[in-house]
Formats: sequence, structure tokens, C-alpha cells
Amino acid sequence: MPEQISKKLGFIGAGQMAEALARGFIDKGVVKADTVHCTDPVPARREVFERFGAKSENSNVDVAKNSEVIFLAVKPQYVATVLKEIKQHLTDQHIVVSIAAGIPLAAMKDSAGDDKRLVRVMPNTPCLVGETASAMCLGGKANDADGDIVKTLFNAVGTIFKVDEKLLSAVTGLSGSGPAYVFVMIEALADGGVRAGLPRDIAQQLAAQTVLGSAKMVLDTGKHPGALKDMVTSPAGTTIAGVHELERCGARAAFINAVLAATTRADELSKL
Ligand SMILES: NC(=O)C1=CN([C@@H]2O[C@H](COP(=O)(O)OP(=O)(O)OC[C@H]3O[C@@H](n4cnc5c(N)ncnc54)[C@H](O)[C@@H]3O)[C@@H](O)[C@H]2O)C=CC1
Ligand SMILES: O=C(O)[C@@H]1CCC=N1
Repeated sequence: MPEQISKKLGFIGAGQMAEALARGFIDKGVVKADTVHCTDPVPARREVFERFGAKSENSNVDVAKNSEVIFLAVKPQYVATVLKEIKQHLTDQHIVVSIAAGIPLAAMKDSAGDDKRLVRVMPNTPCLVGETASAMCLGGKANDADGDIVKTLFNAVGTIFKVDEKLLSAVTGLSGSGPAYVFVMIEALADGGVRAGLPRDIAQQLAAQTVLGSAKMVLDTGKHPGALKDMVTSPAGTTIAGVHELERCGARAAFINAVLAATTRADELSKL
């Protein structure tokens, strides 16, 4: 059982990432569902939260009034507006956590005032299944104890690293957006299996379990992925034929370029 957080959580914006976080925290028992508050202009989104036991509020200000750790889970271009809207209702006890890609702490400070306890986190959706890879940095008047609260929340649903803010765009390009690359890969591997004659459901499960098991080997053994790849690759065997094809198609460069493109986009979002 993870450590529990006694603070009330608020989600401004109850979209995909907010849901993944809220469900993850509740499922892991780090917070109780009835201490989670949310708001969203879309009723269907509030209803999703209500269905898993969270309380929905009528406005962003009401979320600020009814919670102690406030997650800003709106699109990056709305962060400044939302902060200005709730600014008067933020006390020196509130911790404001933005998960928005690209929006710097300095911009948050401009909107919320420089006396606020601000945190930036770049999470990813696997928090829903207790396997997030996230990173965070502190700003404004946030102190180490605030950082510990955020860490406790995220360690309950996976892993969180503390990084310099200048690295958060790279984190966004790698792990924030990364689940999408892996889902594309799983879909493509399954397609390959289907092309080779496997039934779709078996192909998908084999593909997903192969990614899961391989990731676990990297984390559990601490070995270089290249060394683990060599363990699979028999001389003149099947694997080297497949790996050769990946190299011929530039798969490695494609992954590197995907991370760089998303990192660049995160930097662009800070200038919108
Ligand atoms: N989806 C993901 O995997 C990740 C998303 N993020 C960040 O999370 C944030 C939300 O992204 P998603 O959940 O993907 O988007 P989303 O579109 O699913 O959620 C945003 C929600 O905000 C609501 N909203 C719009 N204006 C609002 C306002 N003024 N006040 C309150 N709520 C408002 C929308 O109705 C929507 O439900 C973004 O800033 C994104 O950069 C960060 C990491 C991963
Ligand atoms: O696509 C996006 O902009 C968000 C940020 C990281 C993952 N999803």
C-alpha cells in the first residue's frame, strides 16, 4: 500500500491526461476518490470523473477553493487564462501543478503571481496502470516538501524524476509523447503477425507482451539494450534478418527523429 496523501486534489480540465492521473492515484490508494475535485466545460468529461467517485465543481474557481493540490490539465494555450482566473483564490498553502507541455514556470509565475507554489510535471498516460514515466521541476515558492508530495503521488503510479526545467521539453518528446510511439509500434508488430498468418487477437497480445517483457528486462537487468538485443540474435538466424530490415528502413533514425520533433514542438508551444 503506498503512502497516502491527505491533501485534496483538484483537476482543472478533466480530459484524457487528467483522467489517467486521477484514476491512477485513486486506484493505487494514494488518495481517496471523494477528495478529488474536477471541473471541465464539457459535461461528459465531468461525468467521467463522477463515475469513478470524484466530485465535479461548477467552475475553475470552485476547484481552487475546494482543493489543496491543483492540477492544471488544460491545453497549454489555456494555462495563462486559467491561472489569471483562479489567482485571487490561491493561498500560500496551494500547490499548483501544471502538466501542460511547453509552458515554462516563468510564464506561470507571470500569470499567477510570484508568491505561488508552482510545480511543472510532464507525466504520461501509463499512470493509469501504475507505470508512468514522469519528470518534474519546482518553481515560484514551491519547497522541497511540496516536491515530496508530488513525488509521493507519482511514485504511487510509476516513477518520477526531478530534472532541470530546461530538460522538460526533451522529457515531453521522449516519455510524455512516447506511449503513442509504442502504441504505433505494437499495432505495427501485430499487423506484421497478422500478415504472417496469426489471428489478430493473438498477434496483438504477443506484440504487447513482447514490448512489456523486453522493457522489464531493460529495467530489471540494467543491461544495455544492445546487449539484450544480441542475446536474441542467433548467427544467421531469424532475428538478424528482422533487425537488418529495421536498419534498412531507418527505424532507429525514425525513433530519434520522433523524439526530436516532439521536443521541438514542446518548445514551440511555449511561444504560442
Ligand atoms: N494526453 C497526454 O498523454 C498528455 C498530456 N499532457 C498535457 O495535459 C494537458 C491536457 O492534455 P489532454 O488531456 O491530452 O487534453 P484534453 O483535450 O483531453 O483535455 C483538456 C480538457 O480541458 C478542458 N478545458 C478546456 N478549456 C478549459 C478551461 N478554460 N477550464 C477548464 N477546463 C478546460 C477541455 O474540455 C478538455 O476536457 C495538455 O496541456 C497536455 O500538454 C501532458 C502529458 C501527457
Ligand atoms: O500531444 C501532446 O501535446 C501531449 C503532451 C505530451 C503528450 N501529449
